[in-house]
Amino acid sequence: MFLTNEEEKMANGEYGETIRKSMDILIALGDIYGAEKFVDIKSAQVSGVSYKTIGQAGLEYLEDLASTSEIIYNENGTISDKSGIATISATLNPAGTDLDNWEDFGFPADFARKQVDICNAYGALGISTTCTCTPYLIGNVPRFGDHVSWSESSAVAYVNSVIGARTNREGGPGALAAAIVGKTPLYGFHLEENRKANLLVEVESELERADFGALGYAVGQIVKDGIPYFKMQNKPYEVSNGNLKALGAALASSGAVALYHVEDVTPEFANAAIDDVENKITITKDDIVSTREKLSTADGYADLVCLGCPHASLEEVKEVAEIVKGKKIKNELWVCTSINIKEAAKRLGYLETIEKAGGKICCDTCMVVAPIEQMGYEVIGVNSAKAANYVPSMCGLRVIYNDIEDLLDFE
Ligand SMILES: C[C@@](O)(CCOP(=O)(O)O)CC(=O)O
Ligand code: SF4
Repeated sequence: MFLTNEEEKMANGEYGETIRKSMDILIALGDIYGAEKFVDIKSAQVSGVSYKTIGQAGLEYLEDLASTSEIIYNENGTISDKSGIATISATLNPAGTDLDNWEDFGFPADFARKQVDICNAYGALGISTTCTCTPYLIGNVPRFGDHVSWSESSAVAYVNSVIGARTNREGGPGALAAAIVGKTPLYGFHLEENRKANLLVEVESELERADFGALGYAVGQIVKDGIPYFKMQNKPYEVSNGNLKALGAALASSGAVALYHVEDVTPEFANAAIDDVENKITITKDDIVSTREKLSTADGYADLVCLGCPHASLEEVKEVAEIVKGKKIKNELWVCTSINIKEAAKRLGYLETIEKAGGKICCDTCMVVAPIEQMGYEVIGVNSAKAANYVPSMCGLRVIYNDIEDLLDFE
């Protein structure tokens, strides 16, 4: 890989150990994937936050990395990019607990303390501890064409496909290293020629709500790490950002999709070279119905209904509030989102409505990365195909996949 003089200095340790170690990771990635050089990035999203997924070894790695960073100020008072601290817009994926209210939710205390240590180490490295997988809803919003380094597969799919920024499917350490040095190796989805479709998907029926996740799950299994191009029956204005969030998350969990196009909806569909694509599949109403059924591993009553995978938008929190308004929910209900969306929901009265009905808004974490398997739950109700895919494998619990009102039981 070609390195500029400045990058050589970074790699040789002239700007400290944190930058040197980060450059080591990035140069190794660049060499593996055949990158010729680095590109400057505008934003990073760093996964690998829950104590459940990174454990003690992860915590020690982060504390070690943070111990050698040192804030250096530029003459104008801003933090120097030679500090070993992220100076670009950089946000953190969900943690394993609600950071403020972990006791109220019954998260184990030892786990919660380790979780705080992990978040503090990330904070010391300049990563904003907002702990969400939908950072694009709370201010980490790159622009079309920006180079970024994002981990979290659902956020990668969203930022590439819906926003039109450019990232590979990074892992947590790669995205963290990129955040610290402000650069990433230039290859893969950063290059225009690698963003064209290679599978045409004709969707034969109109979709609503949890159908979008089912579509993503079914197509992800077929397309794997390819780039699907969807022709939908729904009118473009009927496809919401929430629908795209669910579609991309599911595509990225049953497959390894980083980018998809939806005709007349996503910003790069016209450059996807669909006329050159030879592979074509059709998804029928029956395919959607059977995929929805397949995603459930239990039926009947869910003792915990967990919404917000990926983390809920304000519109989705409002939808939940409207469904439960004036009722009493029998199940336990968590709506998972960021602290930012929870605060807005509080101002607008949605939090009070949900709490009066017996539900909770759970910040910073989710049904997959929280240790829910240690908390006495057995059957989890979800409206996310990604969550339905991961809860059985990552938590060992059974799931019911359905629309919100069909998951909830009322008194
Ligand atoms: C399942 C997932 O959404 C969250 C868990 O990952 P992590 O703990 O942030 O590495 C990761 C992903 O899909 O990229
Ligand atoms: S499993 Fe879902 S809610 Fe949890 S971090 Fe991943 S996308 Fe977000």
